[in-house]
Order: sequence, then structure tokens, then C-alpha cells
Amino acid sequence: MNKTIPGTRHPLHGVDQTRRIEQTAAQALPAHTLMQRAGLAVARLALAIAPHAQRIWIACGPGNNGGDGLEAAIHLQRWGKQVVVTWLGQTESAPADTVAARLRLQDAGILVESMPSGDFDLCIDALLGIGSQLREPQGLMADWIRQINASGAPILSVDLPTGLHADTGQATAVHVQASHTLNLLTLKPGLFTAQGRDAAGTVWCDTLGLELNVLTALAPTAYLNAQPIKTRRPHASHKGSYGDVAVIGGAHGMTGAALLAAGAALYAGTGRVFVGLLNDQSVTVDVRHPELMFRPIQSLDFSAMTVVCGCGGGQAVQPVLCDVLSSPAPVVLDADALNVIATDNVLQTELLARCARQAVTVLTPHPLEAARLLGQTAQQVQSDRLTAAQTLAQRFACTVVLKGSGSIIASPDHLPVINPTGNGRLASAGTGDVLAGMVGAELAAGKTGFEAACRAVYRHGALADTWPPGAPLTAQLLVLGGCDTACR
Ligand SMILES: NC(=O)C1=CN([C@@H]2O[C@H](COP(=O)(O)OP(=O)(O)OC[C@H]3O[C@@H](n4cnc5c(N)ncnc54)[C@H](OP(=O)(O)O)[C@@H]3O)[C@@H](O)[C@H]2O)[C@@H](O)CC1
Ligand SMILES: [K+]
Repeated sequence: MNKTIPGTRHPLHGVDQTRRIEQTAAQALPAHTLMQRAGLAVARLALAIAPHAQRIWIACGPGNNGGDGLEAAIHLQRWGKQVVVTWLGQTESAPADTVAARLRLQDAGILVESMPSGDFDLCIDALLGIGSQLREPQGLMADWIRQINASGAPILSVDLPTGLHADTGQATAVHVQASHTLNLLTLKPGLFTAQGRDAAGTVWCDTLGLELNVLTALAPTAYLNAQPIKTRRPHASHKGSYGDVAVIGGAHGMTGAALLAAGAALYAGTGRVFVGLLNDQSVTVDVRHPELMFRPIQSLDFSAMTVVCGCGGGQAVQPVLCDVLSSPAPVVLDADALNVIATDNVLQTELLARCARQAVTVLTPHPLEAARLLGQTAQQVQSDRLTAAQTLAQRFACTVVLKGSGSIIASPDHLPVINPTGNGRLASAGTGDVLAGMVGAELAAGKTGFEAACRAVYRHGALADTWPPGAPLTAQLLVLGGCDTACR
């Protein structure tokens, strides 16, 4: 059993692949073996996270997730714990593995209680796993979820926090808020995006003794984003070695957005950073960042630089977009550039044509911007973030960063990646502009669109994760903090 190691490119498998892996594995093993191993793994982790727990409530659901809980109870009782088992299943209708577990529980002399009573030192949530449907839990199931969450005890969820969907990270309104989740066989994507990160707590995985070839026979659904490798800057290098970035944005009243993106590109190591403001160009210097060079947009040579376009662009960005999209420059399109493209078929055609010219493009939408581009609602995007990001990447033949909890990086040529870094402290104005600038810096340094997006998104989130607790985190501070990670 392993804790997921931050920064490792773990493969993630959705429900379909997990079931196929399970079938292959089960065929090669004596009946009920996988569930028995799952129960043992749950019991072991329970002991590890709450070694002194005496009273343990194991809430078991009607399917095989519940069966895992019944198996775990047998071990925990054997190890001297007082187990309180509640079960929503029925012997007549439960799956075969679970019926076998129920009989073994009976043989071990453990009674199934109708209701949990008293206080607990640990709650084990074995109500629903990968068979969970996104219908709102009712009756006892809902009551027990609420009781588990209100118990004040550590909560160990078996395979998934009950109510969370394994593929999408969407959760029912009533769902378990686990302190630990033990994934069985495979890591599930839903734990790392949308509501998954808040519901799952610390994520563990036990592959139930399966051989690597069984686990790797199927391509995963996605990967977790890996920590980028730092690249050393040779002594014999100069500013030209790290490229030029031009930030186009900062319409009236939104100059700060362009400056944040430009500052982020600068601190992330770009050789030279230009700023083309869409307002009246009254700003000619940023005294905090005198390295930035302000230029009229029409004087910028897009063929020789990376362009970050749209940060605070308003509608004023529209006339510039055609030139940006028709240029061979690697381009990052953010915020208002995306909003304008969403309503302009000509620009959409230009955007799509870039791929045929092998011009690199990275889109960095938040869910609402992605929804506008897809002709959907933000809620639809959030209900399946992986699919939304992949659809967008296919539609415009480019790399997409769908921002939000567990940002998704998708491209037509790669399996999608879910980013594990970042936290709620990034939910403030301007942090998206900073990310766009960081992606631009990676492109200017010669990375592909997908690599640039993966590297920048990881670093952007990692900055927030390592931010001193209690210290304010604003977009501007994030730009300055970026200098710590800019050694490449
Ligand atoms: N895969 C593996 O390799 C291994 C899997 N193992 C374990 O098996 C788990 C998967 O088991 P599973 O397929 O029986 O599904 P599970 O999550 O128990 O739920 C199904 C039941 O719940 C019900 N139900 C669904 N949604 C509901 C809702 N919202 N509210 C209320 N009820 C709802 C549903 O009813 P239905 O929708 O059919 O009416 C059905 O009765 C997996 O997560 C892992 O823990 C390990 O033992 C070994 C290796
Ligand atoms: K569960």
C-alpha cells in the first residue's frame, strides 16, 4: 500500500478500465481473493492512521464496496478492536463476493447492527465505491453519511468517498468528507479534480498484489502531473537563449492583468518581456519591473516571439487577435481572448488553422470560459472536466489548460494530465494572468505546448502549496514568489 507521492506521474484509471483490470485479475485468482485482500488492506490502513482507535464504525453499503468493509471488520476484530458493523445489503441480492464476506463475518461472531450508536474513534466508509451512481443518497445511506461526517473521528473511505464519482470528481450534495481514501487496484481520476480533492483527504492506493503487467495492460484514463525537471542554465547563455514574450492585454481599467502576466513571464526566466497594452498606452514603465519593455502593439514582431494574449483584454483585444492567430508565434490565449473567440467564427477558424501550420497554441480557460467556447454551461463543464478539456483540445487542435481544482491539461496528442498542486489560496483575481505568463515563459524557452502547460501549471500550484501559512497570497506576490522556482 502506498500513499500517492506528490510530483509523481501516477496513472489514473476510470471505472471501465478498473472493472476490466479487476476481471482479468479475478480470473487468475481463487474466488473472493480480491475482496479479501481489499479488506485486509483497509484494516491495515485503519490501524496505521488510527493506531489507538478502540471503537470503529464500519458503515457498509449494498455492493462490493460494502463487502470490503465486512472483510475489514473481521481483521480489525481479530486485532482486538471493538467493531460496530452496519450493512445496507441483503444476503438475497448482494453480489457473490459480498455474500461470502457476510458469511465470514457471521463465522467470526460479528453481529450486524441496525444502527450505529455511541462515539467512535474511527469511521470506515464502505458505503459506495466505483458502483456509485450520481443520484442523491436517500434514507439510511444519507443518514449514515451525515453521521460519519459529524462524528469528529478520522474517516477512512474505501476506494472512494461515498457520493463521489470515480471518473469525474462530481459529488452528490450529501457525500463523505474523508480524511483518508484507500483506492483499490487503481487510482481513480475523480479523486484529483472537481470536488474530489476536497472529499478524499490523503489518497492511498493498494494494488491488491496484482502483477504490473495486469495493471499496465490497459492505457490509463489520465496521468497525474509530474513535478517538472529543473533544467540548468548554461554559463554560456544569454538573454536570447530564453526567448522573448510579448503580453498583449490590459484594456482600459485592466492594465494590471497584463502587468501580472508580463511579470510572471519575466520571473519565470524569459530573456526579454514586452508589453503591448490595449488601452491608451499611458503606461510606459512599470517601476517595480523596469525590465519590462512597453511597445505599441503594431510595432511588435509576432514572428519572433511568444505571444500571451488576452489578459485583461476586454473587447479591445478583438482587432489584434487576427494578427496574433495568423502569426507563426507560439501563442497563449487567456481570458478575454477566449471570450472573444467564443463569439467569432472567423477567429475560431483562424485558431483551428494554426495546427495545420504547426503553430503552437495553448488555451488557458477557467470553466466559464471553456463553457463559452464549447457552447455549454459552466456546470456542464464542471460535471466532467476531463471530457470538457479533451473536447476543447480536439475542437481547436491545441493544448488546453482547464483551470480549477485539479487543473486538466489536454491535447489531441496526449493522454490528459490532472494537476495535483495548488489550493484554494489561488482563488483570487490575477492568479490566472500569472499562470498565462508562466506558460508563455516555458514556450519561449522552447518547450512544446503540452510540456509548457504541464510545467507551468505544476509550478504555479506548487508555489501556493509551499506558501507560508497565514501569509497573504495575492497574484502580485505569486509573481515575486515565482523567482524561487525560476532556476532552470
Ligand atoms: N473493482 C475492483 O477491482 C475491486 C472492487 N472491489 C470493491 O468493489 C467496489 C465496487 O463494487 P460494486 O460494483 O458492487 O459497486 P458499489 O460501489 O459497491 O455500489 C453498488 C451498489 O450501490 C448502489 N448504489 C449506487 N449508487 C447509489 C446511490 N447514489 N445511492 C444508493 N445506492 C446506490 C447500487 O444500486 P443500483 O444503482 O444498482 O440500484 C448497488 O447496489 C469497489 O469500489 C471496491 O470497493 C474490491 O472488493 C476488490 C477489487
Ligand atoms: K466508500
